[in-house]
Amino acid sequence: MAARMAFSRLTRSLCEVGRSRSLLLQSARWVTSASKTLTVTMDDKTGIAEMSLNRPPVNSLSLEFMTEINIALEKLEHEKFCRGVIITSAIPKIFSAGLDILEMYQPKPERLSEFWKTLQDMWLLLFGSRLTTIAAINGHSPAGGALVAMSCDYRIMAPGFNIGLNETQLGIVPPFWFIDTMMHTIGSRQTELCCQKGLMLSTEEAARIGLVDKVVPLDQIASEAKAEMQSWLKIPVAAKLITKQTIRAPILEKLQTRQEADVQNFCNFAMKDSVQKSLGMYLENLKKKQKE
Ligand SMILES: CCCCCCCC/C=C\C/C=C/C(=O)SCCNC(=O)CCNC(=O)[C@H](O)C(C)(C)COP(=O)(O)OP(=O)(O)OC[C@H]1O[C@@H](n2cnc3c(N)ncnc32)[C@H](O)[C@@H]1OP(=O)(O)O
Repeated sequence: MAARMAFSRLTRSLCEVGRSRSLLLQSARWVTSASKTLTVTMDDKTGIAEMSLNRPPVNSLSLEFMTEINIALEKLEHEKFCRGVIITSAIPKIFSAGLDILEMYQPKPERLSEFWKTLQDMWLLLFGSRLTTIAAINGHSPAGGALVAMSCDYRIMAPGFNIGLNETQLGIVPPFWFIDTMMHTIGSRQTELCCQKGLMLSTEEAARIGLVDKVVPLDQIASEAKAEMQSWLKIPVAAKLITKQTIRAPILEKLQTRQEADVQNFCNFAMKDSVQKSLGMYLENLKKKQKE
């Protein structure tokens, strides 16, 4: 059933991509999508795309921002010349501050479920992508930001920043598929330590436990990501993809088979008075911190 739905979505998107590509293709390097908050470029010669997040002040993931990301990811997924995508940030010192907390604080119920569904879709697209995906983490990357990075095939991070699933620090619970993604990356013991305590790790700490694959100076992160991508693209594509799918399919299926229930659980949980209170206090502290 899930596979049938994915196939029909794929054929629909292929038609759309075919149309938009003929309009957008101008030169070897072309912009597949450009808005104020998201720029996606594709190099036809190498098949490498770059997706640059640019939603000031902190690239927090709102409903609209994630919708834009999802459309771009789907386009790249079905663009036959595209072989890999590097995800990075255009905002100095911040990769992504994770979910937009304002979406969860005193929300309208309908928007809240739409928000969560869109987040699920983003993860399913990224974690399940046929493309080689590399996160060039050029800034802090808490919670949802870490999820984006962990969903990629490879992570390169610059020193001086933090990454981790810090949800418990906000009085909220990391969703099971956030935890699954982290377990897939660093194993269950390290995940338990990191998630229970809501640890935000330095780049070096993250590299030590395998949450990050390579540490490179900030000014080399873009070139290093491209070089790393080139090495991934040398591997026979079908062998690499089937291997990725074999490893990731059970993790993806776990959410695919309970998407609706997960939306419902999240909405019930987020609407609890105690959770709203925690989120309110956390937001207040973020603002206070700014004044200090
Ligand atoms: C029964 C089980 C059911 C399961 C239910 C599951 C529920 C689980 C739900 C959700 C999972 C949650 C995932 C998340 O991603 S939550 C978000 C976590 N993110 C954070 O905690 C990051 C918070 N931000 C920071 O730490 C810092 O802002 C920073 C390090 C990213 C950047 O620091 P700095 O450059 O100093 O900027 P400021 O702190 O000054 O921030 C600027 C500005 O931006 C606002 N802001 C920051 N982060 C967020 C955010 N995530 N969402 C919304 N707004 C954010 C901040 O408040 C400032 O605003 P301003 O004062 O108006 O300028």
